[in-house]
Amino acid sequence: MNSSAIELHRFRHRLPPITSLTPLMYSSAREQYATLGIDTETALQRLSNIPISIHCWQGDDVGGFENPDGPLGSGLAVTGNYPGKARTPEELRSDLEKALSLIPGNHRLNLHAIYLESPTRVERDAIETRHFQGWIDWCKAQGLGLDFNPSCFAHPMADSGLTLSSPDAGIRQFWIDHCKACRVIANDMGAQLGGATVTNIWVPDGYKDTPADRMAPRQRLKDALDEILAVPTPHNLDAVESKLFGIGSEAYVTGSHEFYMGYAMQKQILLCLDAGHFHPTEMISEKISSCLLFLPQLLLHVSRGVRWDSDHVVTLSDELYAIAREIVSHQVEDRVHIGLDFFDASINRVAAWTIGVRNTQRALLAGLLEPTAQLRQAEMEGDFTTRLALQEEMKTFPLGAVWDEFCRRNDVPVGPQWISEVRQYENDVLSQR
Ligand SMILES: C[C@H](O)[C@H](O)[C@@H](O)C(=O)CO
Ligand SMILES: [Mn+2]
Repeated sequence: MNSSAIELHRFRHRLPPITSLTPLMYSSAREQYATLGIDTETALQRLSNIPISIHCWQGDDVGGFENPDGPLGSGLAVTGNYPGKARTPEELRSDLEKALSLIPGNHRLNLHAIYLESPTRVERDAIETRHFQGWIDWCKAQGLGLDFNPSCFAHPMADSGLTLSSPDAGIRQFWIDHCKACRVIANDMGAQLGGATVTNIWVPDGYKDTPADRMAPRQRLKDALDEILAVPTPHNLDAVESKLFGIGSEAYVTGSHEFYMGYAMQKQILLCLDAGHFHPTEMISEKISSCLLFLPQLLLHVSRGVRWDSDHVVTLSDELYAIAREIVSHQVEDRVHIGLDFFDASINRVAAWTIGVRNTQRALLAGLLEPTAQLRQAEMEGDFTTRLALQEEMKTFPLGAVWDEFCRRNDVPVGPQWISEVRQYENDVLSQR
């Protein structure tokens, strides 16, 4: 049904609009959760304090503003050619503002270094805070936090497939200097916006075919990271992201999970777990609790691999629910930074952000509405029947009514109403590009 057909249907059946039903549905849901001792008000309060770091690169297919039409490379691939891609910082910010108007809560922006603003070309090892001042000011105006990433790809110095672990000292130093510059910028971002900026280092380094020496590149990567991280940055938190394989690095990735897990533990920095960077049946939800016993904090790249690290838009999957419940049931939302990492150019890009963030929040809410105490008690008593029965019963509790109320209270569209707003924006803005 299109929107006029829905209105006609409502008129004929004398139904009030969805938003006026929302408080009613919520109060019934609140009672139902209360029968299990779950306070929906507490859950909504906690949800409003969990920011999602929204990745800028969904808005322009990881193009950036340094060389937007250049090849991406380094195993990154975006498929689709949906019209209306952002071509300038102004367009990207306008698209983000639209998405933010459809997403409840207070969030963060996750920016890559290739999104710098400069009238002339600036080499990656020479970037400065002033090249990102437009983004910092915009984040301040929007009430957003800001996270940052060195961009060690889409550049001739990355064409060999090796950056920080390259045997070529010149290439290595170029990327070391880029990462050092990024930490200085991130520290300024954190200082200007308050709180800390998370800076995530991901490098594509690896080999298509069987290496003759698996140790030497890892030793070079370790030495390079040591040099990058040598200077303290009080307003910046460092993270390192592993990967199992990439296109062109099928046989060997220098920055493997074991490498970065060991490195992050030794340095007590953040480990970034990307949901698409493991074997297809290996889940990052399973890793969070172990990692947190040995690491101060974690960064997540919430993504969705379909058969491989395909970076599909995040859906409300079992794994998304599981990731979210690991965070909120252990009450570690202050130690786990939630970032998104997907890029789909086959659908409206503003909708892609909106779907991914709203789903991540919905999964968090499901975790917040879990009867954790009862489940744990059943487990401690060896009553696995109650544990399973309760877990399954919760699946049909009225999560949607609580979510709708969260949207209503945050003045963003309730239910699928946001889709027509995206369509309107597509007609008015995106289709004019
Ligand atoms: C652009 C991102 O930083 C990149 O996707 C990285 O995080 C990654 O996941 C590479 O596969
Ligand atoms: Mn990632």
